[in-house]
Amino acid sequence: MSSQLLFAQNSGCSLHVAARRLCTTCNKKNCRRVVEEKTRTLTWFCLFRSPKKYDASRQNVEDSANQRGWSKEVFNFYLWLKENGVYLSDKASWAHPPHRLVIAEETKDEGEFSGRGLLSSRNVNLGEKVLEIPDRLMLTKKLALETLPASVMELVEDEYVAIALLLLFEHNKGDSSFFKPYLDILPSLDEINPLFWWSDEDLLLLQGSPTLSACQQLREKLVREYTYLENHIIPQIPNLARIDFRQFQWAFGILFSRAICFPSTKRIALVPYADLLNHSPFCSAFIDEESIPLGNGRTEAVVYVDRLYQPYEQVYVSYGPRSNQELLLLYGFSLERNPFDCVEITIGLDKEDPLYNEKCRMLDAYEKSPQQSFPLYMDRYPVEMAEFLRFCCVDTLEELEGDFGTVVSENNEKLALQKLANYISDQLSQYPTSLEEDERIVRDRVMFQTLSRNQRMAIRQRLGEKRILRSTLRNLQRNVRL
Ligand SMILES: C[S@@+](CC[C@H](N)C(=O)[O-])C[C@H]1O[C@@H](n2cnc3c(N)ncnc32)[C@H](O)[C@@H]1O
Repeated sequence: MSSQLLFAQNSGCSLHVAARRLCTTCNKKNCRRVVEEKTRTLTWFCLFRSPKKYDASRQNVEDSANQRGWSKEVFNFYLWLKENGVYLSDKASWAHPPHRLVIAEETKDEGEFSGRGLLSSRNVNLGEKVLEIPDRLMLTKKLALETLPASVMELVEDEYVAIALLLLFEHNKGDSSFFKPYLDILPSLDEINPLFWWSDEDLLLLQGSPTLSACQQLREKLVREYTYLENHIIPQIPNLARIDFRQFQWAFGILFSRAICFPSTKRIALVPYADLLNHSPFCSAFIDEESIPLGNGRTEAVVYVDRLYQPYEQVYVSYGPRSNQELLLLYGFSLERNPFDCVEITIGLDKEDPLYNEKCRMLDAYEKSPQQSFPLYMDRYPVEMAEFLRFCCVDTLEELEGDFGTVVSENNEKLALQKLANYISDQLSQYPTSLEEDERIVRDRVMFQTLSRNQRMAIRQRLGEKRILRSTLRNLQRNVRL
């Protein structure tokens, strides 16, 4: 498919391209036979693929792009989508209603720059389908297996790694990649700005925050993955031998911030155009995959909106119930208002506990570890955390046989809540600044705007964490006299 399209594009060039080839009969460069052979091929080709009207406008790409307020790259991307079967016309056809979206080069959310996005170009009704992207435009593991050497790819199990390799392979192909117009609009690492890419100086602003250790873990994971691929996989893929760690991080930055895991099939894909939709935690629309009716098993990515949109409003999807830590680590932004924001805490058995071995044995039987992590939300924490805390604080063998879903004993309940309160107080004491100090910085809007984006994100992040920790501590203190 991709070679067919490349041929279609090249076929627009003059026949000199063909004449430059050597004639297999007389071994000369400009032999008429070669030209005639190429002309015949072109004629056949044109019978099936008549030149598209918008080909003419290609000569004026910049003018047309300017008229729409787009960069040349976005305009070429738009043409590529149209050429490849994405219905983008604002007029209805017999098979399609008018397309309802338009690309915006710049969007803002909560006063922060959020890159490109998609706006409604007219009224959009609740439940309307606004996007249909055919499977063949997506970068998937399936395509990676078809494109990259099978002997190497059988060693790659991870879907993300397979797509990252495909992305780098296509990127290295440059102009000859079918995906070039898409690759040209993908952001650089500096533009994505995920936490793992921040300078140490900026990361210092997250001192004491669990987000800092999450970032460190992600960095180590990326190094481990790259080292493995560099030793075992990359040298065996023609065209990839020159991949360095920075390019590898770019590919993962792209995947972390734009790959979609379709809820209905759990398949992971980079979906051009659909990946221009920005995230709102208040939105319940999402990008999914559907079979095309009478499409012989082919699928497409689709989005059904979850509310009415007026013309020129930004259309959002949800990237899932993500905390600010996840958003910052993977997507390079965090939100002031995020109902899914939480702080992950890790609680463990006390090694000095006389029942330590017995408790480990019991946990082992349920394939659970002696250290477990749980999310703390502003107004709640999970039932499983309460159960685990009660289990950790049990101090008799009889109680170990009990049901931890309810209060085991008054004393046990108090100990469990005390353990949690101690953990939270300890966590709060790790930050060099207090919640009140951070609030003062954020409240001074003029001063706050003079900070760099990373500084603003970091301060917002640690303030959000402190608010959750403080609120949980207050609730604990209110429930039990600690
Ligand atoms: C799937 S892409 C969406 C398109 C992207 N804005 C672009 O310019 O290509 C995800 C990226 O968009 C940006 N983004 C999405 N939602 C955002 C939001 N609510 N606030 C700030 N940035 C957002 C982040 O940079 C994120 O990494």
